[in-house]
Amino acid sequence: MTAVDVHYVVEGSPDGPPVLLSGSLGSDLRMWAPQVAALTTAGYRVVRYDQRGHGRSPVPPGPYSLADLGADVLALLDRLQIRRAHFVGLSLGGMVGMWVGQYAPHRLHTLTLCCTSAELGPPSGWADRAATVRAEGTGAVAEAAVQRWFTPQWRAAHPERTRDFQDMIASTPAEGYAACCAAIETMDLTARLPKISAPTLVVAGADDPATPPAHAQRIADAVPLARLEIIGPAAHLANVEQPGIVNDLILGHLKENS
Ligand SMILES: O=C(O)CC1=CCC(=O)O1
Repeated sequence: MTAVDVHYVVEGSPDGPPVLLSGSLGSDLRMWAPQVAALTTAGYRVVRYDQRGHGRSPVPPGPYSLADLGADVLALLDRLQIRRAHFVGLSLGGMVGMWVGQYAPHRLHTLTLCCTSAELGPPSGWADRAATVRAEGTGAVAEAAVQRWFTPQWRAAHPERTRDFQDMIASTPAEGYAACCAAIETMDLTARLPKISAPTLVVAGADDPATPPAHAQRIADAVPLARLEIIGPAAHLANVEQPGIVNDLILGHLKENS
C-alpha cells in the first residue's frame, strides 16, 4: 500500500472545518459541483480530489485495493495538514470513507456515506467489467453507467448534463477504472462496520439500481452511530439529482456533530 499524491482542489474558508469529498468510480472531482457553494457558504473548507486512476490523479498500474485508496486520503490529509476532517463519499468514495472510518478513525469528525455499499458483488461482475474496459476503453461502459447514475426522468430533462457525465466516465483512464473495479471486487468492509466510531449519515437514492437502499440499510444497521435517509426521486448520483436535499442533509449532519 503506497500512497500517491492525488489531484485536489480546495475551496472556501481557509480556517473553516475541513470537509473532504470523495467520488465514485468513473468520476472526477467535478461530480461534487452541486455541493461546493452550499458548503463554502456555510463556512467550510471544501477539499475535492480525484481518486487514483481518475481525473488528473496519477494512474499507477493496478489492481488497486481499498487500502490503497484509503492511504491516498490519509496522505492528502497529511499534505494539507488536516488532522481530522468531515468525510463525504459517494459509492466508491463511500467505500473509501468506510475504510478510513475502520482503519484510521482518529482522522474523521463525521462520515457521510452516499449511495454506497460495504459489499457489492458478485466479484466476477467487477472482473468482467475491468476486462471490458481494458480491452475496449471506458467509453464501452459509459452509456450503461449513466443509466445507473440518473433516473430516466432526470436524463430526459437534462440531456446535456447527462452527456457531460457520460464524457466524464469515457475520459477516465482505462487502467485507473479497471484497477478500481478490482478494489470493489476484493473489498470486505462488512465485518468491521461496528468499528466505525464517527457519527455517520447514510444516504440512499430510492431509485438507485447500483447500490440500492437495502445496502444502505445494512450499513446503517451495523454502524453504531448511524442514521439512514432514503431520498427520491434519485438514482446513483443522488447528490446531482437531488442537490438541495443532499446539501441540507450533509449540512445538518455536520452542524449536529461539530
Ligand atoms: O456501476 C456503477 O457505475 C456504480 C458504481 C459502483 C461503485 C461506484 O463507485 O459506482
